[in-house]
Amino acid sequence: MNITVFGSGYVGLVTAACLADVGNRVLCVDVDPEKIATLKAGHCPFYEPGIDSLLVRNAKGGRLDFTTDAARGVAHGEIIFIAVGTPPQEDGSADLQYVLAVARTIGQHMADYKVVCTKSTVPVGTAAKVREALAAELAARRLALPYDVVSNPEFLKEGAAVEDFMRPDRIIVGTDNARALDKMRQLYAPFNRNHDRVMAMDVPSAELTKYAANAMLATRISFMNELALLAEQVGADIESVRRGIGSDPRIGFHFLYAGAGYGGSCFPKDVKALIRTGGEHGQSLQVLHAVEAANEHQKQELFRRISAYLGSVKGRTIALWGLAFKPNTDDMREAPSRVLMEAIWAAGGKVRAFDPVAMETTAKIYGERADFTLVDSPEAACEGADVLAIVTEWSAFKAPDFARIKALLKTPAIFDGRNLYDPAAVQAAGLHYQGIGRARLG
Ligand SMILES: NC(=O)c1ccc[n+]([C@@H]2O[C@H](COP(=O)([O-])OP(=O)(O)OC[C@H]3O[C@@H](n4cnc5c(N)ncnc54)[C@H](O)[C@@H]3O)[C@@H](O)[C@H]2O)c1
Ligand SMILES: O=c1ccn([C@@H]2O[C@H](COP(=O)(O)OP(=O)(O)O[C@H]3O[C@H](CO)[C@@H](O)[C@H](O)[C@H]3O)[C@@H](O)[C@H]2O)c(=O)[nH]1
Repeated sequence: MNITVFGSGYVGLVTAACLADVGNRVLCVDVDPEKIATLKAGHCPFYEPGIDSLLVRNAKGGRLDFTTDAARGVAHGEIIFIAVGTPPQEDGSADLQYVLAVARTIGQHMADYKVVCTKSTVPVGTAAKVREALAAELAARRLALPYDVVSNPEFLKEGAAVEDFMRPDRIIVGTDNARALDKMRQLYAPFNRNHDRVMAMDVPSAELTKYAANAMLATRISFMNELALLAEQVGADIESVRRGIGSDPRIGFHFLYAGAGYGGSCFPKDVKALIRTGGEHGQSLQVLHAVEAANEHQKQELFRRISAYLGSVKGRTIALWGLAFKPNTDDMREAPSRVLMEAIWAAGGKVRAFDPVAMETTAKIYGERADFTLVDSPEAACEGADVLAIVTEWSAFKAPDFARIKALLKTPAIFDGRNLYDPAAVQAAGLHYQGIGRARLG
């Protein structure tokens, strides 16, 4: 099939590359000429495991191309995906300007039947707005062309995006139109071999399913983070509690890790947007208000602990391992590391940080500053620092040389925002250790 994908970010590019890899001819359209030039030169503008080889293979095979020419994009695809950003506005609602701009572009250029698919995460009612925007453009051209608007939210996780797309748990297709559903089933057939993963439903249910999934996962994390703080007070260990409850199949082990708070481009924004949707319909989502508040509190937790331990961070240097909001990505959107670093700087402290892939993205955000040094190894971050904080659970941090860390730090202490180590082992190596929700020793 001929497919067009508007938006060449994490979702658009992964969607495009995976659809091309099973034989479709996919054209990616983006408004960012630099991004398109990078892609045309065979490079991915961000770090995502497995994407580079897909891009190169499918571009060479003539199944994947990139353009800023929207008219060409509209002409190309029988199915057109909208995979542009939906960032939060001041009031927490999702900003639909990019989605609706693409809808208008499609209306301005289409000349035959199209299935228009919202892949961006959009609030209930957006497919109807896309339909209206498109209809208005067609009316202005005095054309009555057929089209269907389908909701097809994406559930991939950064760092595992290609794998998630290739082997989806489910493929949600929101439509009330049999012809559009049939096209979507054809498109997803190659990802659907062992059992039917396509779940057809009405459009509002599809749109709400996406927010419900993210809000449920964020709720589990905030619940575990609050429980971790309680565990410390009562002398329990959150890791034991996690194993104890996760073994109940009604609860399960996924997304039960206490830590430095959830970040990324999705959970914080989507929880906010769902709260906002609730407000618009007179339905207060009290659980989600609490989930958000608990997360804000949790993101400050490492700073509170470090300040309490040192007395003050003024004039101190904190070594930081991990910058990205999670491992295997260079994405810094809403990363807990940012909250920690900004709090340290505001209090007059300095940061020496290392991350295996996110240092370039971080440098672009913060630029040159006297109180910030990016270094090229975990050990170098500790050189001359007072204490070490860990914010991202990169594999490279999982088995460090504690004796070496002790020798490098002025006040040997580890504040572990991801519970990577056995507290007893770190303390036996002569370092002060604080995880999140770990039993206090001695
Ligand atoms: N990142 C994720 O893990 C993830 C997962 C599932 C769903 N989502 C949702 O998918 C959507 C996209 O997220 P993302 O992380 O890929 O965003 P992103 O910011 O990485 O990429 C968005 C791209 O859209 C482009 N764009 C903006 N306006 C355009 C237009 N008119 N025409 C063509 N391109 C345009 C931008 O230049 C940018 O390259 C969001 O709604 C997000 O919530 C994201
Ligand atoms: O037990 C856990 C699991 C995750 N996190 C944190 O939660 C955040 C989000 O992690 P993750 O969900 O793995 O990453 P995303 O790439 O943001 O993916 C989420 O958001 C996407 C965008 O909507 C969805 O498509 C995915 O299904 C959903 O998992 C990160 O800061 C993690 O550190 C925890 O603190 N504890």
